[in-house]
Amino acid sequence: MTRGYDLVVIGAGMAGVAAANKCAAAGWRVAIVDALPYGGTCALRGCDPKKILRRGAEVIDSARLMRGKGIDDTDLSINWTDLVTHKHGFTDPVPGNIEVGLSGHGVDTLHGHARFTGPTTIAIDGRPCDAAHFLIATGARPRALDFPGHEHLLDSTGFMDLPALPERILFVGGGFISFEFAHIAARAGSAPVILDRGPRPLKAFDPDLVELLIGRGADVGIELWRSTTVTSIETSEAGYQVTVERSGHPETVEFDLVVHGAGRTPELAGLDLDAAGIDWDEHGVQVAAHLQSTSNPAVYAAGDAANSPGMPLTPVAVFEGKVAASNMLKATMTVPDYAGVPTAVFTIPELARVGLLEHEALAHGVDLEVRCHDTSGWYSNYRIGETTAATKILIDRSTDRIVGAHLLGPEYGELINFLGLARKLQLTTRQLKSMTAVYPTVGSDLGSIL
Ligand SMILES: Cc1cc2nc3c(=O)[nH]c(=O)nc-3n(C[C@H](O)[C@H](O)[C@H](O)COP(=O)(O)OP(=O)(O)OC[C@H]3O[C@@H](n4cnc5c(N)ncnc54)[C@H](O)[C@@H]3O)c2cc1C
Ligand SMILES: NC(=O)c1ccc[n+]([C@@H]2O[C@H](COP(=O)([O-])OP(=O)(O)OC[C@H]3O[C@@H](n4cnc5c(N)ncnc54)[C@H](O)[C@@H]3O)[C@@H](O)[C@H]2O)c1
Repeated sequence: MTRGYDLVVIGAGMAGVAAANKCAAAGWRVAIVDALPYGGTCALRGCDPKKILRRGAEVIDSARLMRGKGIDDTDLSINWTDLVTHKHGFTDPVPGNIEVGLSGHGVDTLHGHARFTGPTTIAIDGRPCDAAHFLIATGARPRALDFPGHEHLLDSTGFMDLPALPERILFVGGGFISFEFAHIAARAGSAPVILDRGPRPLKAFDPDLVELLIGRGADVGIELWRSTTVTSIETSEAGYQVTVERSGHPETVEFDLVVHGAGRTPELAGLDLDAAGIDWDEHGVQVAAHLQSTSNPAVYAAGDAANSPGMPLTPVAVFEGKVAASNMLKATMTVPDYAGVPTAVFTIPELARVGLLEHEALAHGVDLEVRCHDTSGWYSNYRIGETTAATKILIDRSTDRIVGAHLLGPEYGELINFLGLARKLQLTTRQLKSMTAVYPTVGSDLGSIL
């Protein structure tokens, strides 16, 4: 039995590493355990590698937009194998670097699958271990789908490690992952189809901007099938026979590859939470607002594994990990501040959001002023030949504060950060407009957008 830890963190991803380092720095005896190489989803299988692959697609798209404007892109193409190797140049050293960093802070780095054996005990691949506190930071995994042949779906991790990209790719689900990957695949020469069960994909984003993005996707060869469900997938000589129901009609189509983009669910399987009396459901570990388990006071949860109000995003995982750590260290009940957390779908161009959607603001009874712009003809977009860009800013007339901001355009994933800060600090649009930005940058468009 490994005894006497103040804290054992389960999961060495964004949330877990942040919490382990913070508690060790405060003098606690801390161990962290992971069943996979250290680094978690974001660094190894999510945000970071995804955006490296996207860089290849950006180069292709940027060149195409400048066709006839001084750039001849005839011979330009993505070498997928080299791009994946470039990605590995970043991801491969991550686990070692993270372990060295944790050890440097005095954290014991353990390996294996953890499961609870009692309220304050776990077994790591069968080896017992106990602690005064546990942080569950086990992340998420692709949601289980139940149609016949679902096992043929490739997950996001597998997609980013494909040795070559085939032509006909079906992305099941119209969310972040499918849109981002389809935008990469289209620039790599594939013909992607995104299928969503509902009439409107990317439901967390402004519907008007989403429609513009769908149009831009169609221009580069991305097809969208709305109100469509997969009823079965069978292997065929050439690939997969996918039977779908589109607007009530069955149809069988052949694809070379079928990818899971139908949502992710907290990774709690195999943790045996019931053995520790930890309440949970399909949305994650049940926690109070300060991230302590509602049923086992020794246990906290953070990041994708926690049923908290935070979106399953990296910055949220990091600050939840830190807040949970601080609450454990000081026995406080501090609640994470979720205000002003921006998010972006890294399509080309990117779609970004912070704060409320228009219908949410109206439902909250906000005295709403909506400021919209088609920014495609503005200097920043003219310069690079971008055809699709728009903004929608939601302002509370009574306070002059931004209640929601929605952007679609190149570099708008950076621009949204200003609006997130403005929302967090409760700045008025007048205050935000007083900022002097470097000219000409996309940031210098902010005054006109507001
Ligand atoms: C393809 C993709 C792209 C994404 N892109 C973005 C993006 O651009 N921006 C953004 O903000 N977010 C993005 N996300 C979401 C983001 O990656 C997650 O929100 C974030 O990584 C969650 O961090 P976490 O610490 O909660 O969990 P994770 O980073 O997933 O870490 C959990 C760790 O726990 C380990 N584990 C699980 N169960 C056990 C067990 N029983 N025993 C031991 N170890 C265990 C796992 O092996 C894993 O290493 C993306 C996600 C995906 C899938
Ligand atoms: N840029 C980023 O920040 C980023 C990128 C990738 C992933 N992520 C995170 O990962 C999470 C998971 O991403 P995701 O894209 O898998 O899920 P998602 O929740 O973004 O979208 C899933 C979509 O699939 C649809 N769907 C579900 N089941 C279906 C079915 N059987 N048939 C057809 N459509 C179906 C849903 O209606 C929804 O539109 C996201 O919620 C996000 O938090 C973030």
